[in-house]
Amino acid sequence: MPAAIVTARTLYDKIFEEHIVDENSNGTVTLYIDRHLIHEVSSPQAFEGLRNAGRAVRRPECVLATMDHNVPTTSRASFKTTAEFIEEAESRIQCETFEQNVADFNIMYFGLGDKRQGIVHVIGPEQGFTLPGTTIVCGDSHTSTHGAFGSLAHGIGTSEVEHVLATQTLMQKRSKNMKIEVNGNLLPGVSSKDLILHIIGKIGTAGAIGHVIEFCGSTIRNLSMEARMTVCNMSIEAGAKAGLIAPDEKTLRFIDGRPLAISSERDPKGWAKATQYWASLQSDLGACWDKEIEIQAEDVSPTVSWGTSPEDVVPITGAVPRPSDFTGAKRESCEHALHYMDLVPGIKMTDIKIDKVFIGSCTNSRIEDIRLVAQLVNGKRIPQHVHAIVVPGSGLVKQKAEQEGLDRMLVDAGFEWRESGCSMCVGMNADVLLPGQRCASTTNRNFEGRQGVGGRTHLVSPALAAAAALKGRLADIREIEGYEKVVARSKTSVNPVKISIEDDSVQGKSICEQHIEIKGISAPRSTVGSTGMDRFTILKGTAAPLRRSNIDTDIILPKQFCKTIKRAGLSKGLFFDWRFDERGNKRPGFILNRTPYNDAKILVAGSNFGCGSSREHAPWALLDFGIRCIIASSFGEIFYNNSLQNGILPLIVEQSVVDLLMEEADAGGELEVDLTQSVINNSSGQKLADFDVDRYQRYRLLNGIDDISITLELEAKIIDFERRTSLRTPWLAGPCHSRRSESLEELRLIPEVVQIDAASCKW
Ligand SMILES: CC(C)[C@H](C(=O)O)[C@@H](O)C(=O)O
Ligand code: SF4
Repeated sequence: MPAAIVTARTLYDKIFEEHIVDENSNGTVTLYIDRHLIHEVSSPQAFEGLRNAGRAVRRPECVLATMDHNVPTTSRASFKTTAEFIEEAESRIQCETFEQNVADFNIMYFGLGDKRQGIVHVIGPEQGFTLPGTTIVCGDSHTSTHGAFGSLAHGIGTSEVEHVLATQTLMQKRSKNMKIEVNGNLLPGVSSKDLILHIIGKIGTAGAIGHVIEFCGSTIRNLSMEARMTVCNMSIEAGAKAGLIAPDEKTLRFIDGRPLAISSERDPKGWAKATQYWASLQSDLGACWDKEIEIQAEDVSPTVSWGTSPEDVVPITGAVPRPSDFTGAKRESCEHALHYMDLVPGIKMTDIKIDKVFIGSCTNSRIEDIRLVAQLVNGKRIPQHVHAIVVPGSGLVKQKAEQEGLDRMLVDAGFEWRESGCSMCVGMNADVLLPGQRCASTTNRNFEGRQGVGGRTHLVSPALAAAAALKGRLADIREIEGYEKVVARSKTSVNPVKISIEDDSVQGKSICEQHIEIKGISAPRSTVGSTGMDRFTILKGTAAPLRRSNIDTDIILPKQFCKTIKRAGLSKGLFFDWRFDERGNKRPGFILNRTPYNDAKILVAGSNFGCGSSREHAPWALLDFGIRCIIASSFGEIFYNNSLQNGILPLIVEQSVVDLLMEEADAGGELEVDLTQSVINNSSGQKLADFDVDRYQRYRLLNGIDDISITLELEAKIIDFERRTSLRTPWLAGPCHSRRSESLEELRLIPEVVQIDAASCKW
């Protein structure tokens, strides 16, 4: 008998395959989701959808909720209720709606009065909700952060949030595999943030589209868990579906003892079983990679962004580039970026003066980051004209920093010390840049208007942010005396925010007690579609040419319009900063303000359209404006999926076809996009191009079918999958698993029977 052929697999392949509930003939997979994080911005319309369709949340114990984007970062000492605390009406309504939803649907929630509240991607790992080998999603693009634990974690849109809440699954296609191997030692003063900025500068913001990146090599192994999170966090900025790092000893040490994770002390047998499984989570030797990149750590410098895309980076010792350094669309983007950033080509980066410094965000707001900044500025004073704020990633990070006295060091040096949240990373609360202000920011996105209308962002590491604060201009960390010692000292802690079980007892309740107290609803399951998607067959209309690459969802729909709890009426915010001037008048030069394009139904755009944030508000705004089809050579993946969820057809075609269609669009002609025949015609019916759309998506669009109804037909398969995995990975059964995993195994219970039970869940 011939020996069985065992195919070598990547870590991504393994996790993906372990979670397949069902696969149809064209490769669309119903993927089981182990963990779901939710926040106030991307969930209201999902809960509304559930209510409208009379659906329940399938496994509330696998969902963790917090508020982070809209929350004020001012003192919470007198916090009583969200209603009283949040002054700005739209933010308050979004947050109150969220609290009502998590209460109604019985979801574990860390609110503003709870020190476990924080940025969703900080609290997941902090609580041990993030575990190796799991699938994790969140209506947020930086879900890739959790990949640092060897989990398959990625952002989704609001329709998909609803899908996961209702079915605990997601419709997925397989991604390609990309390996980024980094070897050698990072030079003194060079951090994981510099490394990931360097990588994005090298491969571009579209460099990893369609791929899951696995980061490996000796440099990655030597990074702390926090530094690994920084790397995975920004893999979305390289266009990747997700980024991940195989778990190792460091990963296990970080997880062990966290409140929502299995613990070696509380459940040694379960821990042994879990660690045995986690050890298998490595890419096999000889596994096949679709793309491979090698980086030498020594080649990475302290890095800073100059433009309006995360790929616009140079070493801090470098200069602002000239448009002539680039060709084609990139040259045009460089001109725009220099104009927006008000920078003169050729000037040294370290000659650029700054007004603000922001230390925070899901990229760099963990204890290691804050410790480094505090120690670098300790005993010094920042100049008067610099306004610097530090926003810890969670209440527990804040508490830990205060225990270490870091807050005092920062305040004494002239920094403001705030409460946790997303804050000036996205400016949905009051923390914003004013027009024209320039900021050295430890965040992940330097898009136009990202930190405030007209604000200018330079992405940097915490070390460079501290140096900039001290010098009042962009500065090299190596200019700061004694930096080497400080950098070395800040890395000494392995498990920086060690959370004792007692720390769970916030406001006198354990997680599980708190969970039980919330009243549940048991809405009946139904197969009625919730979104009421319109069919897409043949679309004829004006096509508007948008000759820019990397058009991000922040520019498609700025954050101030993402505070709504509805899907409708968003066209008013579409391309707001490009369509309207400071006084609210239409800018005559912008294409969608000109006849006949103000009536466009089709957009022909540059590559990587819709990159960045997962906000489904962007396609809702396009739809509300009347756009039903976007044609480009590539798309941001989450935007692509979000469009399909809303009956917008995103068409990927060759650049030569885009160029041809741009010419037609320039001439003001109509295009006809015929999905029934998969062709694009000009206004006289002459064929210009063929196109290809995934068979399953084509079927959905032609028939206006809602994914959830289709998935609910797979109920028996989902139950069977849950039964099997509850035996194989019992530690995933829910937040109270460590008390239950043994009995699960012995009693062979299936998950539906394992409801949270107050009696068994007291720590
Ligand atoms: C609001 C949310 C949907 C968004 C995201 O997906 O990234 C935000 O976190 C951001 O960083 O822009
Ligand atoms: S990128 Fe910024 S806004 Fe988005 S989740 Fe992270 S901290 Fe929040």
